[in-house]
Amino acid sequence: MQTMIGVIGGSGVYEIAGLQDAQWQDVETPWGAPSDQILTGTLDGVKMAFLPRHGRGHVHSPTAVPYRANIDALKRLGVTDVVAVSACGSFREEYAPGDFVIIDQYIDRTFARDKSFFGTGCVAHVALAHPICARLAQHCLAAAREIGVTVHEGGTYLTMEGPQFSTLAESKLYRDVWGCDVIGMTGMPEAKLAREAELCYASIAMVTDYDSWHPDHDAVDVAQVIATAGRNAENARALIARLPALLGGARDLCEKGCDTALTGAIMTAPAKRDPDVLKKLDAVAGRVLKG
Ligand SMILES: CSC[C@H]1O[C@H](OP(=O)(O)O)[C@H](O)[C@@H]1O
Ligand SMILES: Nc1ncnc2[nH]cnc12
Repeated sequence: MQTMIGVIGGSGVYEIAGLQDAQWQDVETPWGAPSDQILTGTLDGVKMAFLPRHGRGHVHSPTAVPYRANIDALKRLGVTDVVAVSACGSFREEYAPGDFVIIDQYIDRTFARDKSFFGTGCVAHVALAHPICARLAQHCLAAAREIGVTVHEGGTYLTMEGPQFSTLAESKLYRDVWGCDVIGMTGMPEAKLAREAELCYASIAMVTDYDSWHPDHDAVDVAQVIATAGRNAENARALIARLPALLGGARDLCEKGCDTALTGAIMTAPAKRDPDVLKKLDAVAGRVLKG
C-alpha cells in the first residue's frame, strides 16, 4: 500500500512549499465542495495533499468548514494518513504560546455541525475510544523533535462551537473540572469523520494563547491568536516537511486498526440500505460496501 499524506492546515497555515509537481486541483464530493482546492504533489518521493481548512484567505468559520467534504476529498485522492494542524488555546501553564501539543484525546462540545457520513439508509457505529492514530502521532512527535520546537506528548483538546472565544466560567470548567489541556474550534468532527473514512488521523495543536483563565494574561483576542499563529506556521511547515521521510513511501495496514475501522460497524441490513446513500459513501466506505 502506498503512503499518501494529507495535511489539513489550520489558522495561519494556508499553503505549504516544496512539493514536486505541485498543482492546486478541484475535487468534487457527494458532500459538496471542500474548503478550497487541494494542493497535490510529491515530497521526498511520497505523495502529499494539502488542504487549508478555512480556505485560502480564511473564508470558512469553524462552524461552516465543510468537514465531510474535506475528509471525503482527501480519501478520494488516495490519502492514507491525515495530519491536522490547528491553532489552540492552552489550559496549562507549561503549554506556552509557540509550543506544539500532539493531541491524543478530545471532548466534543460542538453542536451545529454534520458529524457523520452515516445515517438513515446506512447506519454505522465506529469505535472512537482512541480517536488519534498513535502510530501517526509518534511520527508527528518525532518530526517536532527533529525541528527543535518545544513539543508536548499527549493532550485533551476541547472542541467548542465558537466563533466567540470562551467565557471565564467556561474556561475554568474545561480546565479545572474537566482537566482539558487545550481548546480549539475544529478538532471535532474532523477526527470522527477521519475514523469513519478509515483514515489514520493525528493532530498537531499549536498553542497561540492561554484562553481566558490565566490570571497573568489578558483574555484571548483574535489579533493575539493571528500574530502567534503566523509565527507558529513556519514551524508547522518545517515539521510537515519531515513527515515523508519518517513515514516512508510504502506502508502496511495500520497496526492500530484505523484502515479497518468500518469492519463490522455497519448495522443496517444489506436489503434495507438506501442505494442513494450508498452511492454517497463510495469513497469513504467503498472497502466494506463493495463486499
Ligand atoms: C483564528 S482564532 C480561532 C480559530 O483558530 C483555530 O482554527 P484552526 O483549528 O483551524 O487552526 C480555532 O480552532 C478557531 O477556528
Ligand atoms: N483560546 C482559544 N479558544 C478557541 N479556539 C482557539 N484557537 C486559538 N486559540 C483559541
